[in-house]
Amino acid sequence: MAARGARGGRRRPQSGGARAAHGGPSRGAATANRGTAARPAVGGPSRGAAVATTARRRSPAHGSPARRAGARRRSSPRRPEALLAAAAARGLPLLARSESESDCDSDSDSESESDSDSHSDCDSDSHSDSDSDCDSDSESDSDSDSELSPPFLSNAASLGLGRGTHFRRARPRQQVYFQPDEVSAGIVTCGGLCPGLNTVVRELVCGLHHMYGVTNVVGIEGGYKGFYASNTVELTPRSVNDIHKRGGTVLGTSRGGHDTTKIVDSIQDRGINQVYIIGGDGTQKGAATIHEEVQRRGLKCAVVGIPKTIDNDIVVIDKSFGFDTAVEEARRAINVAHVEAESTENGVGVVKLMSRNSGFIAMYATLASRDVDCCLIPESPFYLDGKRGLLEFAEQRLRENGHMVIVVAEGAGQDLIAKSMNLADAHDASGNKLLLDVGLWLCHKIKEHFKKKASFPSPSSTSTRPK
Ligand SMILES: Nc1ncnc2c1ncn2[C@@H]1O[C@H](COP(=O)(O)OP(=O)(O)O)[C@@H](O)[C@H]1O
Ligand SMILES: O=P(O)(O)OC[C@H]1O[C@](O)(COP(=O)(O)O)[C@@H](O)[C@@H]1O
Repeated sequence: MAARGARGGRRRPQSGGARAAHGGPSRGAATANRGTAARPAVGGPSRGAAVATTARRRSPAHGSPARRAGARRRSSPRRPEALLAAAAARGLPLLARSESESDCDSDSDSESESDSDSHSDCDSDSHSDSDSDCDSDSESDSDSDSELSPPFLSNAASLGLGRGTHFRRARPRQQVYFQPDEVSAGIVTCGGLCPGLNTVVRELVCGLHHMYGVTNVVGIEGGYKGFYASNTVELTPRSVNDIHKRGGTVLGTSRGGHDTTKIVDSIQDRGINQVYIIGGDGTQKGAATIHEEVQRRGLKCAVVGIPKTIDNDIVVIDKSFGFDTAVEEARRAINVAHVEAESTENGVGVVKLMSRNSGFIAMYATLASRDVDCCLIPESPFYLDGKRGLLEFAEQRLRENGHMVIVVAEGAGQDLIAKSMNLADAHDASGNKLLLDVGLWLCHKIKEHFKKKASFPSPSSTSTRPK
């Protein structure tokens, strides 16, 4: 996991741009984004344990990094609030208003243009000392004892790094804990799909093999449940050579069914001493319990959590793999909806995009596309009726332009829908709340509204979901 100090540092060039060479608009479309591809664990058991607790997601509950840092923070387009403001500054009308509208306006108006390329979560003070942060980062590669403090999460004060929690950037190290010929590595993918999963598996296998001489690597099939099966699949550079061109995960995945004791029994029985667990927040909670159990049993086994989220909502990494692909595919869907909306009198294109709690995909795709009139994200409540409501705005845009495109993140407006349809919560096998279909609901509401308006011909609604 590519971790970075909370104060930021000079950003390394990202090798991943928006690449969507493979696959159609599916979640499993393969990606070549290696900007945050995982590196094999080379430290001791504790160094290898980058568990879920270190990979906090940017959710409204945690607050954005900027919110935590308070008013001194610079505006950054990585935050949906800042993206909203940046969009507004570029003349994109926005209905969704955040609770902290005034904060957003005040800190972003003047900076949105200049910040737009920085893609930085740095504190305001980190701009001045970013170089030194970066240098100290590379000096710390010396594998000194202080760096071995378990796990990657280290107490900033004890390292003399100032306030806050700091993370070590993952990378190959000169000194390794495991003798390559003693390593038995296992790789598993769990939870929801995300572009790039196969690329990460491939890089792990090839990195272990070519960089460290580790030849004993197996894949656990079908997520955590695969640990209970008797079979594993052998992974070699040859067998994974082309998997990055395929969507989904060649190892398979699943939700639910995590049993820590059985999983660690299986790890122990198979003699696995490095386990690479690729998955989202649910998966990483599971990885944390596995790590605790491994420690409790005194096993010399590195438990490596590799964060996967298509939503790019993890604070401590540069960018989550698959995000670029998701944005690029989303932009294509928006393009299709725009073409269709434009072809019809008063055409309204509604594009529902992924994102349960954070609107990064929706906002980045919106800003990239330039065809979107309104972007609705989970972080920013909206309403339909009345003054400055979505429907009034739709009327205005249709009068002005004769067509419009609305992008909505699938987690947006959930309370509104639940209220209007009187629905109870439902959950998936892992306990995640199932989302109500905001796309269909919006289409229905828009059609219903315009049917009542004599001055408007009924706009045709188009719903496109790139999933
Ligand atoms: N709190 C938890 N403790 C242990 N295992 C968990 C926990 N939450 C989820 N898991 C397991 O992690 C796996 C993936 O979780 P899920 O929430 O479906 O996807 P994601 O990892 O993409 O968020 C499932 O097998 C699930 O049982
Ligand atoms: O349809 P599913 O599989 O429940 O996924 C729904 C949600 O999970 C996400 O895909 C996020 O999952 P990850 O962060 O694990 O990639 C959201 O974008 C989406 O809203």
